Amino acid sequence: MEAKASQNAGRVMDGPTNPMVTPLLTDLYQFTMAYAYWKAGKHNERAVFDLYFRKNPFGGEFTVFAGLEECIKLIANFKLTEEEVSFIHKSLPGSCEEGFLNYLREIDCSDVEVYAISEGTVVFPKVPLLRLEGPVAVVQLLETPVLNLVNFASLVTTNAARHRLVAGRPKMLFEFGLRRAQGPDGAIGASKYCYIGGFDATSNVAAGRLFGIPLRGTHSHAFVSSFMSPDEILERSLCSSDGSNTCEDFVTLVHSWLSKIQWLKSLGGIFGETNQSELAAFISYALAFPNNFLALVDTYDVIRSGVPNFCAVALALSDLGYRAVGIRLDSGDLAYLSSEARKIFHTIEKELGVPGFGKMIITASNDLNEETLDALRKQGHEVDCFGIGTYLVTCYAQAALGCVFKLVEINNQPRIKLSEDVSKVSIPCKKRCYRLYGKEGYSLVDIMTGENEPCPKVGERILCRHPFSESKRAYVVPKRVEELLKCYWPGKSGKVREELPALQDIRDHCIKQLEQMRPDHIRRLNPTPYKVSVSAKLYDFIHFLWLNEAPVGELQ
Ligand SMILES: Nc1ncnc2c1ncn2[C@@H]1O[C@H](COP(=O)(O)OP(=O)(O)OP(=O)(O)O)[C@@H](O)[C@H]1O
Ligand SMILES: O=P(O)(O)OC[C@H]1O[C@H](OP(=O)(O)OP(=O)(O)O)[C@H](O)[C@@H]1O
Ligand SMILES: O=C(O)c1cccnc1
Ligand SMILES: [Mg+2]
Repeated sequence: MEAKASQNAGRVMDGPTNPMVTPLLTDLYQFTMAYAYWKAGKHNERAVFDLYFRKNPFGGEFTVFAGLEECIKLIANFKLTEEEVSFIHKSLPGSCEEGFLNYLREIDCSDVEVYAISEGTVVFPKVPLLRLEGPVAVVQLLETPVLNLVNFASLVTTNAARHRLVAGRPKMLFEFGLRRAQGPDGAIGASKYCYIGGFDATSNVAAGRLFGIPLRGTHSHAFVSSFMSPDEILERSLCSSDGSNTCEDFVTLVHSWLSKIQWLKSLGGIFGETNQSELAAFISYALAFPNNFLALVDTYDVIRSGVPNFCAVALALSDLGYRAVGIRLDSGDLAYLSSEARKIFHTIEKELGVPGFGKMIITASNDLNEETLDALRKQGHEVDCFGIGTYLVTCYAQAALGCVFKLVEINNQPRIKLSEDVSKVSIPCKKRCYRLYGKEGYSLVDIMTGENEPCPKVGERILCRHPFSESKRAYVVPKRVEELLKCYWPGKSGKVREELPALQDIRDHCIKQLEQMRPDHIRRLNPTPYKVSVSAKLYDFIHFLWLNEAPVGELQ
């Protein structure tokens, strides 16, 4: 993909991954408002907006923030082309003055400041993930694309993290969703963000190239069913792994192993004739990839055909010094079939004296999701790797995260948005946000304060108040204080810009964050809500402003 590049502090920053992310990837009303701001002479008023969500997704009590790097790349490259300006001209009502077009030609984000929580951090409702400050018209143009870049990214990262938590750390998780994702951008985004959320690899080759995500894959049913019989295999020789000898007829060697295992007493005659077209497919695959032999064993019958055929080919490979990788199960009861397959592998290891045969990797796929992973774990299973597609990448369990972008200050005047629904009342002011940690090392509470309030200090008691509920408050003596919002785009302010970390570092950060969460916040069933609070001063100010802005009703 062609990426636009911008110059900042002597460094070139690539444009967003998707070249469709341009200043036009916004709602029309952002341009109409920009015009009205301009016409009113307000366009350069300095505004502060917070981007946050109100409710954690998937019935959980945590979210993982992602999408920041793409936002910064958009902001770094934010410049309308002449062609884009003339399109806006055509799209706005005819009364739009020429001077506005000149204004549009000039704008960029050199006067915008972006503070953000680092990508891959576990985050909670109401706390700003991003704070954008700058000329009101410009920041409004950014509202829609920035929301677009954060909403799905954070949702799918959270989904991946939830799959990771339920699968357990030692399991390998592969993202197999490309064919089912919401178009190309949904797919590329899902591959990137599932990796951040703790997946180990993707099947998506383009994502592998773009982001360096490890690529993994097995083979398909079509490959297995495309073979009719072992007679189709013309080139039957296979050189041993050390090159010292060549087996001239690998097919016959496989057959001899198949007869041996067929009569193994300890397998109790669990299979008779296996499917020979399936065997032909496995042999061909082994001849193509003797070092990476992995077989999809459920095309005909897992226990009566697929697994024995796999074992025969794996044993023949072992004769020649190769070690087979394992099997993939793509249907049926994955707990039962994986356990049965494991028993067969152990039996072969023991009876035929093939070291390591019992440890063949069992991969499972087929409409997996959090629930099925949870059910499998409770039942007990022998799966080592899960390949997950549709439910993961489409975020089947929840369609959107619902991040919003709200004005909190203009020209140094705090602003509030009221609502009948208290959870929708915005928290005014340009704020600082901290995470306070307790003596056990877990984070206890997030607290928002006004910009100029003193920062909470280790060992000093601070009152943390629920932003809207008067009775909910707690004193906290933090053992550690972490400031959450850091400067990722300093504009003209001259502040130091946080570097954008490498994808791998974002992923490591995310995994570490989840490991450090108190278990009751991240459990699947009835998780405990994490506390998000404001300082006493901010609490008083919110309620002062609230009373100030809310008209007093009159009862007739
Ligand atoms: N032990 C298990 N416990 C709970 N759910 C399971 C278990 N094993 C498999 N599943 C899930 O049950 C569902 C099985 O789906 P379905 O019955 O449509 O497929 P199948 O008949 O196994 O395979 P296919 O139709 O693809 O040949 C899948 O979502 C799968 O992930
Ligand atoms: O099941 P998902 O989580 O979406 O994961 C990926 C699936 O995609 C492939 O088959 P596909 O679904 O194309 O065909 P099939 O299931 O009908 O065999 C693969 O065999 C998996 O089953
Ligand atoms: O490699 C696989 O096994 C795979 C890849 C994508 C979708 N289903 C399976
Ligand atoms: Mg399927």
